[in-house]
Amino acid sequence: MPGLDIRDLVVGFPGLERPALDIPELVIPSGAHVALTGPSGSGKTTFINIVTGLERAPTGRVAWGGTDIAGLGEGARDRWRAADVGLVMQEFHLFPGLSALENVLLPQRLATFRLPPSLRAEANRLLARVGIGRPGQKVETLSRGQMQRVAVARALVARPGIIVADEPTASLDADAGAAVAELLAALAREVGATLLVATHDDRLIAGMERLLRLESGRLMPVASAAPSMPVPAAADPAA
Ligand SMILES: Nc1ncnc2c1ncn2[C@@H]1O[C@H](COP(=O)(O)OP(=O)(O)OP(=O)(O)O)[C@@H](O)[C@H]1O
Repeated sequence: MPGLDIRDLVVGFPGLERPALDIPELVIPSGAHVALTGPSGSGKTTFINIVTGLERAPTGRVAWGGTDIAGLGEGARDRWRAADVGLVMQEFHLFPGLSALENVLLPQRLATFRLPPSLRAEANRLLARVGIGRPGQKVETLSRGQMQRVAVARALVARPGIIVADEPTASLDADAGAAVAELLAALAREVGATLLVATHDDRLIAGMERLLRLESGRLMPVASAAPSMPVPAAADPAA
């Protein structure tokens, strides 16, 4: 499970006076569970897009376990992400008409010529683990909390070393959100993945080992959720 090492990352957009992201240094150790928070417009989505390779970093280094994705072209970043990253988004992006099991397997079916039988077994195991009792149920008939749990199973089925979730509980009620928050942390721990979650959800933040706070594109030093863990290196906001 790779850790993240960012150096000299500056991301700007046309028309913006200041960079949307300006991170001189950030180190997230392998296997850490990290929450990313900050006010609207502070750069959270930009950060998620850069560290998952959805967008290319225009400057600096964004290295996961020695692979600097800032140096990869779009196709290589797509292949890296498919192999190494499990993504859970606020909207579940499930395909109606397909069952929970078919949804979990769909990305693998599209990516591999022939689906290994072990993946189907892993999909069924994960669906049971996230509390989906009827894997053959069509996803449009599931509750929103169940839909997000299917999306969590889909993100984890290929055993990625990195799990990135963008506001995964934002569209759920408190109970469903709490269930998804607990599952994400527990499953990441089970597979030893590095977990990065952008969220405003206090319960989700409380379950993480570290908290990163963005303000106007810069990382603010904040107290760690677990005092025994060191706060990651972050830019001095006064610099
Ligand atoms: N493609 C773009 N072109 C121009 N400006 C952009 C673009 N994408 C983001 N921005 C700007 O960059 C800044 C950071 O945006 P970003 O979406 O990363 O913030 P956020 O913290 O995710 O906000 P929210 O919590 O509201 O989703 C904002 O000022 C936004 O308007």
